[in-house]
Amino acid sequence: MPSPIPSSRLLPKGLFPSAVVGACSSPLARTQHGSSLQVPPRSCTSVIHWKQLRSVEPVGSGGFGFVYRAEYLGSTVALKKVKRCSKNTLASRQSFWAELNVAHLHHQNIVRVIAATTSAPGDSDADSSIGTILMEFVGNRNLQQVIYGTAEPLEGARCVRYAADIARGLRFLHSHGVVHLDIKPANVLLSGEDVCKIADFGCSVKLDRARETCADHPHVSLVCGTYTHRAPELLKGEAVSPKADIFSFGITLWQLLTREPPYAGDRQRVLYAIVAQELRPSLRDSAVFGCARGQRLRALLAACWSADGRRRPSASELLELLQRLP
Ligand SMILES: Nc1ncnc2c1ncn2[C@@H]1O[C@H](COP(=O)(O)OP(=O)(O)OP(=O)(O)O)[C@@H](O)[C@H]1O
Repeated sequence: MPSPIPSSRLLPKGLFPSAVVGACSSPLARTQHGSSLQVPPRSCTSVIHWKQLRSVEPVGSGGFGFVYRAEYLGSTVALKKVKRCSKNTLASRQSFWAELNVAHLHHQNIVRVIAATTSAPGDSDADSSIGTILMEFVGNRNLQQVIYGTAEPLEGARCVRYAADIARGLRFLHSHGVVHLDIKPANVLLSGEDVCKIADFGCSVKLDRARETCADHPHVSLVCGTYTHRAPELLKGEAVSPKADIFSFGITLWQLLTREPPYAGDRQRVLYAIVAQELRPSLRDSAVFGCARGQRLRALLAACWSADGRRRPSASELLELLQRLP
């Protein structure tokens, strides 16, 4: 059966609306041929000028690839190499192409994609990498590290500000028909200005705008996402809708507020209980939920992780609720 994913040789140069590298007015670097280059301010391009990458340093790795920090045409960028997963090549391909669901989108709470390509020079083992994505480098920390890896105070107002950043990012994504499907603290990056940006679109899907749901994405239920944050309808293999991200947002906000792991115990037991017994993180034990704001946050979380997606707020409603908190 032919793969639904285009092969690397089929990636057209003009994949993105305007390949503007080389066409900018203020020169920041020069190519061998003497043309001026700079990081394109808006449009994503399918060209990476490899020789312009400097000071490449590893940042970390995830399920499908490695991330590096580098200097590129006068800007600090993050370089993500999506590796070919030997056990599941299709999943790693899908992850690469899914990252491009946001290639044309720009928002302050979404990590900006600068360029993406399926070819890389010196990749002698062509089978080792599916492609490379060049993104803005957001900062050195993600929310997972802040919540669990530091002792710095995370007072209520700061949690709500972070939550509002994520909700703004989701409102924007959903308005463009993109569902992230892997919202969790590790996928929310913190900028130097302490602003949250949603990253890692390797599980994302683009919805059929007419239907607003996406019933036919087999990979969604198999490989992608994180079971602790995954909406029960997805665990059951039902259709994807933007409300799946609202569920994951609820778990993420609970983690921000309590700094506890959402569930303990065996994965299979937890999965079963999420679906069959509506198991959710506890809203009782933490002092966070005692005050007036805490009571409102409790109601908001309970709505976000409602078993019935239709009862969850939209990202827009979520933002309003967060902004109205005492
Ligand atoms: N644009 C970026 N700017 C700064 N750091 C980044 C950027 N993108 C990713 N990182 C960091 O690189 C590391 C690896 O990220 P990646 O998205 O590959 O994996 P992950 O989210 O940790 O795991 P998984 O993909 O399995 O969910 C993380 O520490 C992440 O915070």
